[in-house]
Amino acid sequence: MTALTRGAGLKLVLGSGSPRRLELLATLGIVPDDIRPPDINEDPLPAEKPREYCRRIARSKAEALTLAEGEVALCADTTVALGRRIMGKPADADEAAKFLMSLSGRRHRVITAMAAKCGDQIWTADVVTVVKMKNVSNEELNAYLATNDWQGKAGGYGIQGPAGALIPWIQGSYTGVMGLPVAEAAQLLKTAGYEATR
Ligand SMILES: Cc1cn([C@H]2C[C@H](O)[C@@H](COP(=O)(O)OP(=O)(O)OP(=O)(O)O)O2)c(=O)[nH]c1=O
Repeated sequence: MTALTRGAGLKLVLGSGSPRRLELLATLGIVPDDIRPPDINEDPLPAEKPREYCRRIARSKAEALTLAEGEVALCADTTVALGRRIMGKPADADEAAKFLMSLSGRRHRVITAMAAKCGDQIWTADVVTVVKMKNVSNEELNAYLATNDWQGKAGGYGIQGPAGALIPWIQGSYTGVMGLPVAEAAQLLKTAGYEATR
């Protein structure tokens, strides 16, 4: 059994409304003391590259949070990148279909950037995973869209749900694709002074 102690008695604020990030932290035995979803403009800058975009958004989410003394926050952003093209969360089923048709039969990158904040200090890390999607037939596409699982997910799919059937291969971090690379998140929290120890 794992017993958790908090480094220096810090309280953890999850600066994210993503249910996946909460679940993935729970796999480490970490339960945030508070959840404060950020509200920032996630529009890419002109000609911004996907990894730079993702890092900027994760940092902006952390910057937007107000923390009390003794609180440490963890924020993240997950972006799907097809070459230089940035795919965020689709606005509707049509956009999800467009994303999935572009990803079909090709490799793309899923970037998850994280930012931990304590006081006025911010620490960052990011993980890039290469994901291959099989050739998706019209029938498979329509069946997936009908599940509504694409909603609120970068690139219009969730590897951890029915879209897992479309993804035969990844290189990198499965939890990173889901929204929070747990090994790197644990390390980042430790760097920021929040430690889960056995
Ligand atoms: C590619 C992929 C993304 N996702 C999800 C993870 C993220 O929740 C979401 C990307 O959106 P984000 O903007 O990273 O996060 P969010 O809007 O859900 O939450 P917040 O801004 O409050 O932190 O896509 C999956 O769940 N599975 C996947 O396979």
